[in-house]
Amino acid sequence: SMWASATSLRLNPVHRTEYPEKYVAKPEEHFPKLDVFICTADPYKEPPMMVANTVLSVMAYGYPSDKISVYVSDDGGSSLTLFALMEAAKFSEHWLPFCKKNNVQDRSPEVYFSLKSSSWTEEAENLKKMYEDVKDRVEHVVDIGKVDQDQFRDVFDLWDHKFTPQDHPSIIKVLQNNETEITPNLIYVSREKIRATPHHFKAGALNTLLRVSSVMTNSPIILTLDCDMYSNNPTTPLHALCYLSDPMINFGLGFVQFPQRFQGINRNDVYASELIRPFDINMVGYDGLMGPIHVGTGCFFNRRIFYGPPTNLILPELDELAPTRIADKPIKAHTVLALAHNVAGCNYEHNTNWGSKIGFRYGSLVEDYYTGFMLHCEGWRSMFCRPQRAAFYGSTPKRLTDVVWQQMRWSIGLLEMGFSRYSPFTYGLKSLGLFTGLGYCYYVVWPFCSIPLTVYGVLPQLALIYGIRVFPKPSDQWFWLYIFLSLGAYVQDLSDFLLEGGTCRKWWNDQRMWLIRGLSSFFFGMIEYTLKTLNLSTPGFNVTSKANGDDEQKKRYGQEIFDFAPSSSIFLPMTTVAVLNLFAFVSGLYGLFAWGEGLSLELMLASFVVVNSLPIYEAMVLRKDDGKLQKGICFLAGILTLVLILGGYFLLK
Ligand SMILES: O=c1ccn([C@@H]2O[C@H](COP(=O)(O)OP(=O)(O)O[C@H]3O[C@H](CO)[C@@H](O)[C@H](O)[C@H]3O)[C@@H](O)[C@H]2O)c(=O)[nH]1
Ligand SMILES: [Mn+2]
Repeated sequence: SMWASATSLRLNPVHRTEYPEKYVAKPEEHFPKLDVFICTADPYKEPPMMVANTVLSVMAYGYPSDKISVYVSDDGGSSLTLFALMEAAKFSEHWLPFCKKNNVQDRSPEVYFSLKSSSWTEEAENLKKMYEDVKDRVEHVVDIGKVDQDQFRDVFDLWDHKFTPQDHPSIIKVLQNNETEITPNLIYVSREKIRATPHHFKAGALNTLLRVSSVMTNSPIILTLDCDMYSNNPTTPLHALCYLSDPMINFGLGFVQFPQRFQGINRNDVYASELIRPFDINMVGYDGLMGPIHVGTGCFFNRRIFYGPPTNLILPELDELAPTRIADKPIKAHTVLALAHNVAGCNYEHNTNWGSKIGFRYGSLVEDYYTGFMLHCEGWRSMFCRPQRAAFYGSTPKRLTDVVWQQMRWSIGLLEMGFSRYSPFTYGLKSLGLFTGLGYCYYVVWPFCSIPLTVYGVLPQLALIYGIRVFPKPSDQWFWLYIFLSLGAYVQDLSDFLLEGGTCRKWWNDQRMWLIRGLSSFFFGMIEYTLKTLNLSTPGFNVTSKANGDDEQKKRYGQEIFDFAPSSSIFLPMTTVAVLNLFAFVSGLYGLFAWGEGLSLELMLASFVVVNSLPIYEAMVLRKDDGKLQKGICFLAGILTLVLILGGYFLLK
């Protein structure tokens, strides 16, 4: 079924080009208003200065400033993040005119000022100084963990001793607004939280922003971004609008998705973080069906998409939230702010359609994939857009632990989706037809890979140790079929990879990460999901850290040394499999030379795993740095291997 669904993605690849120059020729008053949603959730995993840079990079879009409103949702309810945004608002008054006057392309100040330029103009030099001061102030506040209340008494009064990220009233602050001068609006939103009330993580945050922005600006176009995804291309909105406002294609067109690209990946991408398969290769395939899947960030939506199928508008419970209403009151007006606070309340959604028929959908930890799927099922289409200069750059996890945790969350989310009432296998195939339906099954099948991977990582090896054959012998004709199928699959995978501009080393790392994921993320994802269905656990949205680690850690990443810190039992299965395979490999070699047993598929498989596991052995015995595998894990893996070998004895002998 993996093959069937992968194949439907190969049927009709589509490559597009758009002509933003033509769009610019239109008079500015015809440009639609744009609301940008940026989500953040934790000031320590998502440094406020990073959020500020993302905010500044979109405020500085090459688009009429008075038409842009940037809403930042802070699920961390952090005064540090608010402080950083206040600083960003002040700095934007200098930064935006500078970018537009000099046609700067890198509109994230951090990126721009880290360019090594020998010829800064005096103006740039001053601005750089100003930026560094902003950065110092923000980082100082983050270091000491609080904002000096005396300096801004009225703003930070709310953060008293009762305030925690899980328990606090809704906070909405207009930090910059375009009624006095021509600047984008900047609004800080932290929805109300009460520990006992479910808040649905990012999907809940986005629905809050949908309502708050409805009350304030209600722009017809919405851009959603994760806080680490800064703009790298000031013309991006125009590229998206080429589709969203083209009357020839825009009926039923719900969103325009840009690929996720990442900054600062090491040379051979050891953790396979580029993810070009999901974010690029497959997208081109989906584009030939109903359109690309939604990947959570870098996506321009038609606001109407959140309110029912293209032909059947579902009105929300309040008239003020209707997607077609013109919001013409000043955003700082008392009535507007009061209503905005109200719709950001944590009980507001009670007995409404939010999360089920309206807005982002609840029920899966991959709310992006799930919501995109439900919207496609309603009959909306989407488009994939890849301008020559990448539209956005984000950050990827820099430690194996973070990579593996992130994908474990994804696999739990995919399982939640696969077993829900709206599973792509049943509901999806019915409402989307065969090919798109299968396309959506593709990812849902991912977590199940852990089953064959575990079996193939253990059984043939045990058989090898006890001299039993599970695969056909070389003299058998089936032997060559096995070889042909596995080599064939690998060659096809490699060629896909190389065609998208990958290298052989990257591909090798990528296939190794498949094995690692299968034995960690997918493995524990299945377990967590099972526990969840049995009501024994409630997996949450564990935010991936985007903070730069210490120097040692950065060095390891640069040198492509696997980083297993902080050690956790998530590494146990793969370490066990590595040890067992080494065992089997040695005993197989012994059999080969001492007994002349001949080459077998079992031995070839074990050697393949051993070659893939070299970094694990190294981390177990040779390394001394903090990123090595902890003794406890190695010890447990040893014990488990023994148990498996003993178990194998009873099973196979
Ligand atoms: O309760 C929460 C949890 C997370 N977030 C935000 O969600 C975003 C994504 O979180 P991250 O930890 O970066 O997750 P990733 O796994 O890196 O993100 C991918 O996968 C997610 C779904 O699992 C999608 O939401 C993302 O868009 C997609 O990039 C971040 O901006 C967070 O601040 C919230 O706003 N509230
Ligand atoms: Mn992320």
